Amino acid sequence: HSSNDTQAVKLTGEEVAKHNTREDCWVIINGRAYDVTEFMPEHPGGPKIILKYAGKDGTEEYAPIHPPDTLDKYLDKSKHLGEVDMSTVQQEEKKEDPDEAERQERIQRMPILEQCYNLMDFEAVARRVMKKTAWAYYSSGADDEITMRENHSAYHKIWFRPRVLVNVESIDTSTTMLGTKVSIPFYVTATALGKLGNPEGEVVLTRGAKKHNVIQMIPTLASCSFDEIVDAKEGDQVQWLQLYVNKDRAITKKIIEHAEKRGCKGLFITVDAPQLGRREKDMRSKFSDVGSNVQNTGGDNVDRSQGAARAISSFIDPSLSWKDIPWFLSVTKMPILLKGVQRVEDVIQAIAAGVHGVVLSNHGGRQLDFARSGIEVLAEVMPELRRLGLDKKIEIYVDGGVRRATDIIKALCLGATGVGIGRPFLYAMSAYGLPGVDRAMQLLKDEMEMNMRLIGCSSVDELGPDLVDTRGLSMHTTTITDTLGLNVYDPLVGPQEKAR
Ligand SMILES: Cc1cc2c(cc1C)[n+](S(=O)(=O)[O-])c1c(=O)[nH]c(=O)nc-1n2C[C@H](O)[C@H](O)[C@H](O)COP(=O)(O)O
Repeated sequence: HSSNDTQAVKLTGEEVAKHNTREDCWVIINGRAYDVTEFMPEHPGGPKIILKYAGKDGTEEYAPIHPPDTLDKYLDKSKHLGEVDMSTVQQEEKKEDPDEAERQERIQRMPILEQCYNLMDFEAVARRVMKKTAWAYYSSGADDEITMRENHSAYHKIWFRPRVLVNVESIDTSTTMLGTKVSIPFYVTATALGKLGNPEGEVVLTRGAKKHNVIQMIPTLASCSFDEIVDAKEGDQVQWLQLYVNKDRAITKKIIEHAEKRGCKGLFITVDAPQLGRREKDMRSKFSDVGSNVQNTGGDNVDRSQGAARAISSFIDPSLSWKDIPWFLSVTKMPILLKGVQRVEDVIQAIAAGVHGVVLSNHGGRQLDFARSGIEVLAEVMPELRRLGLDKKIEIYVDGGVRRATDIIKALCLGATGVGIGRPFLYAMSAYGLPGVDRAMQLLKDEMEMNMRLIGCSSVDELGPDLVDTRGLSMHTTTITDTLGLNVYDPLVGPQEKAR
């Protein structure tokens, strides 16, 4: 017998192409064919996107949205039809994307990495060089994006009361988060679909976090599989898990137990997204045919252009409530924190429920518009916790709009243990890959050392409320124009106008 007799005969493209209807649907993903006929109605992204690739190769659109092990995990083995001889598959002729040529042009002209001096520089470059759909997904906020802008401008309402003639020769920016010593008080927060911006996805952030000894929070909705991200960590590098709770608690339990087994040192339950917010830039982008059954109640003809986020989040359990917390505490030894708490009453309830911490956050302005910024909520929370003698009971984090080390310092002065940073690292990764993430983190470290020196503190435990003036914080209008931010804000570009 020659060796190839034992080799299963590969399917041909023409064979697969015969199965291209709703009643009989095969799709090619990563060189293998799958019968998705029965699965189609349950697809969170709706049947339309699958039908678009019925009988064809759907790999390119599939890869950024689905972790590689998705089909192995969720599609019955009997539907795995085996390898396809890709030389016999007729590749879709690429619809000429008029912007693509211009985008490639902009990539040729983009600034060299060393010309990025702050985190906003990465955003400005990313906006020009990223694919429209990726930029739309990362940059969008909910509704009018007021909260998304407020997150950053809130920091402009806090002023320093620096002290002088303090010996600041040596500066130590390190701190401890959930028992892990980190070199600077920020972590890489969970942001979904990392492969939209960079073909390698979240593992690029893993490598950057390792280099700078900061913690990475792994998103439930990562493009990379959970194990790929954990396998990418080195040595005693620490990672946390961000969890969207599934209506099917058995799936959630498996995810939590697996994360604990793989060494995750914190479980962050996202509590501000019982339904994903309405992100109109994301909805306008190409994902329009990746509909979702989250919002529509009607049949197939309802407008399902809810963007990528909604398409991949229909599993999230909107019935999650305080009564579920004891169950989480019973299934894991990992510290449990609630991510997306937005008022002091809920922080007090979180302490009573026995969790280990909260992240004061509005999901980067992607959920409830007109939610207050994390930093403003922090200024409400800490005095009240001190009054009740509860301020040492849990660790308090904030995220949203952190773009400068002075933002980090302000948050620590007000009592945060650390801050989460999202978009800046996505933009750095999308525009410049790992070198971009590396530079972004190094810039923050340099800024942190300089600003600690200038406010007269040599270590983070000296940062206290006496160093800041927050009287303007609750005023929601500010005359200080956020020029950097405004320059990258992405207004609606009508079909006849050309994006600048
Ligand atoms: C930018 C971004 C943020 C997302 C995010 C995706 C992107 C592109 N996604 S989302 O698809 O559902 O909206 C998540 C997510 O998976 N889970 C989560 O807990 N937070 C998610 N967040 C919120 C994130 O964890 C921080 O709260 C937020 O990014 C902090 O604001 P900055 O981006 O301004 O730093």
